Amino acid sequence: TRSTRPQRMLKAVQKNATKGNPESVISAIDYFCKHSEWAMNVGDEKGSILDSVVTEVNPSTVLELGTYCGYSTVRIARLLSPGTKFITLEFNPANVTVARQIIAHAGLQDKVTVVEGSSGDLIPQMKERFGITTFDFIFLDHWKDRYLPDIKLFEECGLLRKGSVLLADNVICPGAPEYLEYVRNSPRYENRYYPAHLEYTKVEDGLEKSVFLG
Ligand SMILES: O=C(NC/C=C/[C@H]1O[C@@H](n2cnc3cncnc32)[C@H](O)[C@@H]1O)c1cc([N+](=O)[O-])cc(O)c1O
Ligand SMILES: [Mg+2]
Repeated sequence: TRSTRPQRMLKAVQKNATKGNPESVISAIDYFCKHSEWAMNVGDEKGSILDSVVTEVNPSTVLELGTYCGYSTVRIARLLSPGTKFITLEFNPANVTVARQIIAHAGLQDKVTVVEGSSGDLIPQMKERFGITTFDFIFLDHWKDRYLPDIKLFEECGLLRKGSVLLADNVICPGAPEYLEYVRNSPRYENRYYPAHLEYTKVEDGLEKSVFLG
């Protein structure tokens, strides 16, 4: 049967990227998406903004929602200090399989734990299963209608502390209007919008950074 796009992306990484070299894995995926098949990775333009926020926060605990193929997982993991706890959640088992191989090709398998399951089920288990009390940095890039319920879940589970940073992809395209309205109207968040474009296109998109004020 025909391969899937994530499987073709993995093949491109295994063929074109140097093992143990995260930059070459990132470049191989961006090249694949620009010249072979578009895919919903955060991409190079928004990826650079992601890099700058991760570097600025220098987090000790990180959560990513929506691993997909592991592109942003590699971007984040390559910047983390030793000993940082990084968890990424993905509920499609086929994507988990591809992401783990792409992360391993980058040599970053010891920096991140890919957990199979849905954010709605797993977020309440973060403390008991992974010994996490609060997250310093959270990257939201999963189904856009899950952004709002999941940020509320973070609050309810006490997983945010004063200064926790949430960075949300695609707040313009495909869009997360309810999420944007919530964080921008809540006195508990300080927000900043980073204008950019939808990965590998000229379509307007951007990232919203929200700092929890406690
Ligand atoms: O739809 C988009 N992203 C959804 C991402 C979805 C990925 O996260 C997982 N997931 C979903 N809810 C989950 C809950 N828990 C765990 N994994 C979950 C899905 O199994 C998939 O691997 C998207 C679409 C475009 N686009 O132009 O159309 C551009 C983008 O940058 C995008 O991020
Ligand atoms: Mg996205």
